[in-house]
Amino acid sequence: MTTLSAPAEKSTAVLRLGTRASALAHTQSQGVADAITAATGHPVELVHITTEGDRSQAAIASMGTTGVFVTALRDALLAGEIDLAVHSYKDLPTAPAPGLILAAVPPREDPRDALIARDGLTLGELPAGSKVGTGAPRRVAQLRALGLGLEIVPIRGNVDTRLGRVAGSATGPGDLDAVVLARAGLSRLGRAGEITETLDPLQVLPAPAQGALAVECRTSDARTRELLGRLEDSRTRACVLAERTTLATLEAGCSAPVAAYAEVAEGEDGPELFLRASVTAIDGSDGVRGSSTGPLADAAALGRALAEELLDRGAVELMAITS
Ligand SMILES: NCc1[nH]cc(CCC(=O)O)c1CC(=O)O
Repeated sequence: MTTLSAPAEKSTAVLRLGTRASALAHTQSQGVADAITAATGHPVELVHITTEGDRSQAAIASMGTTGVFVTALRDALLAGEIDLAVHSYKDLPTAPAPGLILAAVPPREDPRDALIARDGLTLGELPAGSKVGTGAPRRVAQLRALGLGLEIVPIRGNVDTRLGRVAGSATGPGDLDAVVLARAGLSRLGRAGEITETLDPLQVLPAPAQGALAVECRTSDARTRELLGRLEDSRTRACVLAERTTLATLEAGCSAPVAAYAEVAEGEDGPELFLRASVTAIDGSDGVRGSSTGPLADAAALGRALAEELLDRGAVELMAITS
């Protein structure tokens, strides 16, 4: 653990925000730190938490890409070493963490996926046989299901590394025709200008909670909870609750080919949630997709009902297809 900036003075008013050192985690954390200071006047100190996953690829392979990072931040919270942590919401397990609470869900970024292709190409313009890099089973399945004859290449690594794999990029070997990444991560890193097409949710539906952040603190820390509450965006919270309840009801994790995306639309009696979800076989041979609409206050029930509909239509069998 390294302290990046010393607190201005020994004051209880300084909030300690634990973050991973990766560029995306650091940028997201700094954005939340700035928002807290703007909304409350409290200074925020970033504390780097180094995890087994930052040191060794073997740890990532054995524990999953994100679980290892989330666990280290949560341990530091429970140990009182930090006061809050910022997570990419979509990387959180659906099970709640005892002793911790999601004190704020700030306004969401654009949740859609994005294509970064050579020569400015869009998905439809990529010739059959083009190599498209992505690691997420949800993206693999949906890209195959489009029937464009693309060759999906599994890739990993941080956003910079992935962008470097595209032919014609300034860095890296450039062995792929394109990669697919979350638009939100690219925007936060100032790389949205490299996007050649933002993928329409009708073609590729985003991951549950993509583009949203989760700000977590100890349940017992009433003062921090109150301060963080000022970052809350209730519409984002409702959308994400609907999406994540779909995922949890399907008993699927972040590595399942499950997509869910809720939007707020103006209905006749005020704002309404419009929720869409899909489960796609990893080989792209089949899938189920559905949608439903309801009041924001019923977000969880809406997610549960849509998942149950997809289960009735064969979601379990689709998720069991492994190659
Ligand atoms: N699993 C990695 C991850 N976690 C959050 C983001 C992007 C930012 C977000 O969705 O909030 C990414 C990269 C990606 O999927 O392209």
